[in-house]
Amino acid sequence: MDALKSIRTLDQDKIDIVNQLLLPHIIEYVQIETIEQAHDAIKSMKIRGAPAIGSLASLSIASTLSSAVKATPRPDFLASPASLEAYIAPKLEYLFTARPTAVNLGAAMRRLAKVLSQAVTAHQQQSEPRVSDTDAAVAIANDIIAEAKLIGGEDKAQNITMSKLGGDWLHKRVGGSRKYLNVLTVCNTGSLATSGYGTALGFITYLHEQGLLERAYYTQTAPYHQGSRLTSLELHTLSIPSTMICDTMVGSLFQHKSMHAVVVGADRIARNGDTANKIGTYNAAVLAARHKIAFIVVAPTSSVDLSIADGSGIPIEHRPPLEACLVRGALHPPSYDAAGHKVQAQVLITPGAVGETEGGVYNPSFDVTPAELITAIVTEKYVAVKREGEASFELLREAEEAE
Ligand SMILES: CSC[C@H]1O[C@H](OP(=O)(O)O)[C@H](O)[C@@H]1O
Repeated sequence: MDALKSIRTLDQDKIDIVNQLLLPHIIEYVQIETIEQAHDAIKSMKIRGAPAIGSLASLSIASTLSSAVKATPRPDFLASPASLEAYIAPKLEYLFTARPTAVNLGAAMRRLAKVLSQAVTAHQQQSEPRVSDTDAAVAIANDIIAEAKLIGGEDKAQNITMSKLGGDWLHKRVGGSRKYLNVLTVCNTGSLATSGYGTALGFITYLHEQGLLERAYYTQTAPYHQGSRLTSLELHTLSIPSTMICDTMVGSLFQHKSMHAVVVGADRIARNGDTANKIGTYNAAVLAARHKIAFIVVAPTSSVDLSIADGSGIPIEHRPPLEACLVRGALHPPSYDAAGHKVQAQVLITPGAVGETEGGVYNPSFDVTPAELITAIVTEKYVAVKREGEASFELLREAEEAE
């Protein structure tokens, strides 16, 4: 059985997403018809996962422009390159505001903005005879559509490449032969978080495909429960032996099980290797160091933000206090316990409370793991390890050497 796709491209360039707030009990696809619906889907976490949200934002731009180009009559914003820029540029900035931590969303929007501005400038500098303004606007719209579709589907191949690169590196490091590697992952980094195969979960899938994996452990990852709701679904779909642990059980697992690695994804990696990932990742990194277990980050090079020197520059999203107080599943069709009692939302906050702590709840969605706690950073282009005596990475040097 194939893993669930986070985004589906339908005919006529329409797109829909599986509503991840309802998984695993309800598999419901929601059509995304406007850029505003894409923004809402990302902000409300109907879709989540650093690469997936960048893909949806890009594909929603492609879908909107594709409909406009095919429309008769065409909308006014296609009258000229300037009117196209005035219409699309604010939409790119608007999508970027949906969630701040993952670099992929911002990088995708900046990439499309660059295509737009370069094409508009080229038209303005064109010598006579110039293409008509309308024809130029349509040509630029088609360029943006092509780039957006490229962004929307490029990471599956990268995920497969990096999973092999990382899996082979770990196998060589640990040695051994058959079905012996026990690894822990945090959150969800599979097909539901990407355009396919996954990053850290792709790494685990590769180990399983090679007959090297004994068992994959994963944390529940409260409060959204990416682990118990999404990773569980994906690992069972892929028939990978797996065990869920609550977030508080990482230390006990390391005390009582022979673990070979912690393998996690990333939302944003700074130049020195400091890595922002789902809340709870830093806890696992500290415990992995205590137990001398390899801690491996798996992410595409598009997750490395070379403009940020270290983790202090990574914006950390704080989610609404209420989300930290709900028993996931009570938000949607109320869930019931074994005795048939309706599971109530455990609301511990003053209604309407806002801010990081005013509501009596501290609910950061991510934390930053310092480079010193990270053994390796695996991308589709390289496996970075720290040099002897260095406490951090030099990812700019890794990127230059990989070119
Ligand atoms: C390959 S997904 C990367 C990253 O995104 C997840 O965050 P969220 O579920 O809030 O979007 C998690 O941090 C994953 O590791």
